[in-house]
Amino acid sequence: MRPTDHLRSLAADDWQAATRHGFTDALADGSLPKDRMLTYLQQDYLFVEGFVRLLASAIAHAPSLPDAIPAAQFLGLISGPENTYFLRAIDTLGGDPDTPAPAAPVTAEFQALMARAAGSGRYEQMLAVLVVAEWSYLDWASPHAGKAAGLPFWFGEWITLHSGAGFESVVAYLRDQLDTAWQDLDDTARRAVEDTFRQGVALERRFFDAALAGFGAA
Ligand SMILES: Cc1ncc(CO)c(N)n1
Repeated sequence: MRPTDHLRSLAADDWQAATRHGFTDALADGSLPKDRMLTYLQQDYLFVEGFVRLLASAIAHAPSLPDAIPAAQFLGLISGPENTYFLRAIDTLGGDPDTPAPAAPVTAEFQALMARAAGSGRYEQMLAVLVVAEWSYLDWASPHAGKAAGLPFWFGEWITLHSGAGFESVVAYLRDQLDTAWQDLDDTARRAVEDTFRQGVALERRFFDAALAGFGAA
């Protein structure tokens, strides 16, 4: 079994809950209330700030230039089309993209997990969080890809950004990096990757739980 399949199997319950979630189902059928989408995107924009720093750290720790290039290209996508999606969608849904929301508890926990991984100096720790984040998003979004064109852009583009051949190749690359790094890890480092991976999947689930509930907002 590939190491990344092993890792996902350790978190199977949370994985299933995070990738077949009422929040993403409602988003994909267009029934998610706009204020819920706005609050989600405001929290997720805080997530993305930490994610960009984490991805930059992984680029810095990749073993070679060929190992780094796909991540660097993905960083360009997040800093470009994904960033402008956030700005347009938050603005259209009635928020102010220039005023960051206060982080909800689950968002703060995610930021802390990403900051720990980014600061660990351990490539496999960075990859563990990156693989969870991108693979779980590919998994929830792919079954909905055919509906994206018929949805308002704040729903449809969010699905399109996380499905299709380009995004599949990002996930394939990240998984391959982690599968390869795993081979050289001792048991202690492998257990640490398992731990981080599990924490990441649990946070993905809780992030969607909180988003569906409006992050505790009235
Ligand atoms: C919480 C969360 N996880 C993963 C992704 C995908 O990058 C995202 N945008 N937000």
